[in-house]
Amino acid sequence: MDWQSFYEKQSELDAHIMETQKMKEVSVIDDKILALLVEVGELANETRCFKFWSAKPSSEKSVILEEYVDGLHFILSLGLDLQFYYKEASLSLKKRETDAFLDIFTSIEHFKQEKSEASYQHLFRSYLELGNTLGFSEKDLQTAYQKKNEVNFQRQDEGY
Ligand SMILES: O=c1ccn([C@H]2C[C@H](O)[C@@H](COP(=O)(O)OP(=O)(O)OP(=O)(O)O)O2)c(=O)[nH]1
Repeated sequence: MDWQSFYEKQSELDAHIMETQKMKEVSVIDDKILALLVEVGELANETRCFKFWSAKPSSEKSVILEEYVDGLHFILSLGLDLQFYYKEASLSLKKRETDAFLDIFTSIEHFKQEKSEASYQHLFRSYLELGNTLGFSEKDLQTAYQKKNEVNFQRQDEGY
């Protein structure tokens, strides 16, 4: 996967957001970590994977994918802020969705405590493993990321 092109698109979006919101000199790293935690929670809710008490089905794949790429935006953005860039590595085998969600929450917490290259690589891998578990292909990620990136630009231009 051409992660470089994701980082390039993310960098343009982040610069646009910081300029539009007049946040140029402000650190928003902790805000992005909280945003990522919230996005992962929203994503888990759409899958309903942990709702053993309910027979209602999960949301459609497109809805779950859109939530997933929101989180991907924040992980790319955190990498840019701290100058960490994902290096492709082998991923663990498919897990239960609940286990994959618990793993990513642990990875985010670890990254918050220790903002190191190693914890960033681990965070990124955990997120990709979650994506695999949810059944997303690389093509799914590319298409959905591109689409949401454009929406995010438009929202800024519309005074979101
Ligand atoms: O510096 C930033 C800040 C935000 N985003 C992106 C990530 C995500 O794709 C979107 C924010 O998530 P969302 O679209 O869910 O925003 P929201 O304000 O929570 O929307 P809604 O009220 O529709 O849920 O903005 C970035 O890429 N960089």
